[in-house]
Amino acid sequence: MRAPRLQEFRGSTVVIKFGGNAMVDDELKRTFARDVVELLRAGLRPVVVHGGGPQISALLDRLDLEVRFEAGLRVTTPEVMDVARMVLTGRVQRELVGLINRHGPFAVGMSGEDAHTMTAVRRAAWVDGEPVDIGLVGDIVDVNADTLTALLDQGRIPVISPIARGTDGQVYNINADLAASALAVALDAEKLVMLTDVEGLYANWPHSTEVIEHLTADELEKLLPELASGMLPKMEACLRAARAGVRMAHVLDGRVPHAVSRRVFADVRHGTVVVPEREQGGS
Ligand SMILES: Nc1ncnc2c1ncn2[C@@H]1O[C@H](COP(=O)(O)OP(=O)(O)O)[C@@H](O)[C@H]1O
Ligand SMILES: CC(=O)N[C@@H](CCC(=O)OP(=O)(O)O)C(=O)O
Repeated sequence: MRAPRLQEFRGSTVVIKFGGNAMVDDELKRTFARDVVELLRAGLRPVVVHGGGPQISALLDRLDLEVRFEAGLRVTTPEVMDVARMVLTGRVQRELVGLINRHGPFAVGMSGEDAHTMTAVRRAAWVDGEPVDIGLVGDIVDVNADTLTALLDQGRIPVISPIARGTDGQVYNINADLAASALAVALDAEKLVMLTDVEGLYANWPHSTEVIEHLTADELEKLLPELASGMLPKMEACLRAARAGVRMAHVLDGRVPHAVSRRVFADVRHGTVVVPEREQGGS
């Protein structure tokens, strides 16, 4: 499966965001772990950023704490922050590290807080033109990539939870798509790959499931105000990456086994790809 594009991507950094909704069953998680190790063995430098939104919501429900999103971002009170940090770094990250490390001593789990890898400021949000308080939600303003680069140089696979330390000393909850995008930019990644639970960005969702296969940053920017919650941070993340020079940002269906290796190695076209400009498209 991997032969056609192997040479082209050897040495390239690929940031893969594994969404909580794509972690639907144990077999898919195991396949994902195998795929990431295959990328490493093929000479790429994979970095995993994981989500865990549904897993956080499930624990909040059990604890009788409110689950609320505004503009695709979780309203994060201090209690919710504790739960999110616990689920992301204590459960989801540990599980992925364990699955990858069945194949060898590759994965190193980190939170964005570690070694000041990601620094955030409080994120403002607006709904229908009105400001809304979404609490301890951050936006990444600085990435210290040194620790990640050192791990990549050692042949490790960083597995990063979307939590960051704020410039004000608070701990912030970061949407995992936006965290992945910031890391892809800072690491000068060749690709940003988002694995989710739909085939890509649908045009005119929920009325149709026709996938938009290809978008330039300009085209996406025009589309952004029309998008609904789940896709909003994801496509904002793709836009930021493309604007900062990441050559391809993909949204792929993580429910399909080997989604990443099919796209990267076998050049099977699926999902949505966002490119900086038209002439750079096509793969
Ligand atoms: N235009 C669209 N195309 C595809 N999915 C959309 C669109 N608008 C909203 N969605 C919703 O976004 C969801 C994916 O986002 P999200 O639930 O945050 O996933 P993840 O956990 O992978 O980040 C889809 O399951 C779908 O319900
Ligand atoms: C601020 C914000 O919304 N943070 C997200 C972080 C996890 C995440 O993004 O997970 P998915 O990729 O699985 O949705 C949350 O609390 O759900």
